Amino acid sequence: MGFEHKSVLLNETIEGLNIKPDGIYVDGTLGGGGHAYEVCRRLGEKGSIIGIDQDEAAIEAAGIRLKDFGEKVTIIRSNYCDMKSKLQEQGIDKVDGIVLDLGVSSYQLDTADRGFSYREDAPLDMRMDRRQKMTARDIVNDYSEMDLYRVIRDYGEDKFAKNIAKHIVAARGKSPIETTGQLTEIIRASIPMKYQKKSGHPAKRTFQAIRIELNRELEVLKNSLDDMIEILNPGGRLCIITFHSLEDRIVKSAFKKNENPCTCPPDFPVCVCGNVSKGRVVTRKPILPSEEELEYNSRSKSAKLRIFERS
Ligand SMILES: C[S@@+](CC[C@H](N)C(=O)[O-])C[C@H]1O[C@@H](n2cnc3c(N)ncnc32)[C@H](O)[C@@H]1O
Repeated sequence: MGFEHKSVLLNETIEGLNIKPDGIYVDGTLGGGGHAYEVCRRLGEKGSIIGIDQDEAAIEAAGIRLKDFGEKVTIIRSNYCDMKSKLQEQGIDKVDGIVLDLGVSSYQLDTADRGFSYREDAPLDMRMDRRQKMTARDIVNDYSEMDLYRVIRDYGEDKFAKNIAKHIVAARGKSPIETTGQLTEIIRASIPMKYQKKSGHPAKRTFQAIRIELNRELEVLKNSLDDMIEILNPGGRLCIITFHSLEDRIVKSAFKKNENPCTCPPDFPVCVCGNVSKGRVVTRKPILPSEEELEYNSRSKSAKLRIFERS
């Protein structure tokens, strides 16, 4: 199976990066290399890009996609939370732009044995980085009912979270839940029939929630944003595409804090806290996919692009 993935908000992101032909760029979620390819096309002789992904299948696919750009491209298998140290290992302290296109690729979703999809029956896996020991199976079989409820409620925003957690715990009491198919059936049985038709596939929210928990997606994002802003050169831009309201909230608030980090009470005549602005938020409101993109790529439906520029 080829690496099929339609890049989301591609033109908007490339435009937002304001690419300098001789600049150094980072794609922290390389995937199939769709965004990176368009960056490469705009680079001059001295320009370069470092592509990072924690998934070996993405690394391989991007390597093939970007091979014609030769030494302009360096690909590193890593979590983007280690971007700063990985760049330092390459002798790079500052860069001119960073892209993050969060979540999973269509390739990961569509490859049955990765265990991300409720449409296929496969072992419960969902690891983006298969070097990691813990899988979705561990969450489903070992988390307490309370923790399952919290994960499904917070990350899946599923109003039947309590019932789903209860059904999971009851089912695994009989025998361990091993496959995506088993989990899908348990979720189906937890949601009243009349709601199942209303809001997409009944298992969609729970699968998303378990994936976010397993891959620590929100924690990693939250802990990485300040570092990424720190390593930008003046004028350098950080472009982030999110797919979940909690992700978007994290990005929005980190951008705001970096634009105006002052912690002085509002009635202080002058700033005494000493916190200096790191730059400006370019996108007061997030950039959303066009009607055309929504029609062509349903995965873009929940996408939001926010951009920060370093001063
Ligand atoms: C939506 S896809 C990116 C697609 C890419 N922009 C393209 O156009 O082909 C997201 C990719 O980010 C990777 N990823 C997600 N979180 C990551 C993290 N914390 N560190 C490194 N890679 C991550 C996933 O493995 C996946 O390959």
